Amino acid sequence: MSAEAPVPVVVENVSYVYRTDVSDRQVLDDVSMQIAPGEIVILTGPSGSGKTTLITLIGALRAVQSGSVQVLGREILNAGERDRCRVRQQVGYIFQHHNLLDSLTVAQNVMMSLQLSQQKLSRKEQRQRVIEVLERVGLGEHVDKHPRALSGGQNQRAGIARALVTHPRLILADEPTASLDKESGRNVVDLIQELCREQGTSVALVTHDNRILDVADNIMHLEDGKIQTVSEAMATHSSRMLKLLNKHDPGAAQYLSAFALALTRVAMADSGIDDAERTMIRTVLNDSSKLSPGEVDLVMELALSQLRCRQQDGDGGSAVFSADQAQHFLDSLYAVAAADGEVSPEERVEIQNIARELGFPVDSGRL
Ligand SMILES: Nc1ncnc2c1ncn2[C@@H]1O[C@H](COP(=O)(O)OP(=O)(O)OP(=O)(O)O)[C@@H](O)[C@H]1O
Repeated sequence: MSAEAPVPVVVENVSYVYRTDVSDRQVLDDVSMQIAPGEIVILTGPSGSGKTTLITLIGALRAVQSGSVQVLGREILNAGERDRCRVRQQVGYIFQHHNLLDSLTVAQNVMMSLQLSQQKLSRKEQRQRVIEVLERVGLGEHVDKHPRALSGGQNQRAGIARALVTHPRLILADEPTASLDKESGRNVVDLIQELCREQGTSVALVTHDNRILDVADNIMHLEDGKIQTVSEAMATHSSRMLKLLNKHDPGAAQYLSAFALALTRVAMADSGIDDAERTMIRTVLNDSSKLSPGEVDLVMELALSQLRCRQQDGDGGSAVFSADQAQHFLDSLYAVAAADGEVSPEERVEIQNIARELGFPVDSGRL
């Protein structure tokens, strides 16, 4: 993408009020945000906080009342139906329910999206594109089936193919995993991330699902119609996740939360956390607890957000653990530090810091 390409989404000072006969309800209050080229932004927030309203404004699916919404270089405030239609043709939409037409085959559903986008492609090119994208989402063998013959996860993957077949520069996804089981949900977001990265597509994804937050380049949190700052949002997320874990098993929650935080601190002590370290943290957390992979992701997310809050607040925290736990703790920190090769000097120092903060005996031979 060229350096001059406009920022795909620029929202400035947008407020929105639903007016009914009975009352007016303000759901967005002076919201400003941007989505950079190729960036994946996840919009979170409690039910009714205005997430869907915001992405339907960005998608030109409802009229902007005040402020400014520029999508793919086009201002939508006061835009006529024709201009809003042009924006819609360039955006890919993925909904909670796949909304495929059951009277058409999967391939015909995807083809219809391509034809509606009015791109200048021959019939042969259109067919190639449709087959290519369906193979890409793993539905190469199901192109002639009707949606009712496929599982929920397969239909959602067909929905992704339908959104991406036009090679849009922007994808708007509203709760794409809400009606899927854990594994299908994970597959669906991984696929959205992979394909959008390949095509350089920007994404705004609304979700309640904390397990998929890791795909985001940026998380924006809406609370009462306002976008919270990153630290406010992190604090909100952390306390919600902590409450959830605490309810589950308070003792384990305290240990896991300190453990995941320490692992993450060590991994981030040098040049930042990389894939090998991330995988090692997952393995260590999996091996040391009865948590499912989804819960491990939740704990990792919690640790990352705790770490960000800590870096801002300088809060150390304290906990008391048994000698066995301390030993396991330290062994695991070394395992994560060594995951990307040598244990670096910065990682060694961070392990020392953590051991000191938690009152662990440190084997000086290892340092
Ligand atoms: N057409 C409408 N008329 C009146 N009120 C509406 C309308 N659509 C949404 N609302 C109200 O506006 C508020 C924000 O709705 P919105 O769907 O944007 O929130 P949300 O954050 O996406 O919620 P959820 O997570 O439950 O989908 C809600 O209280 C909703 O009831």
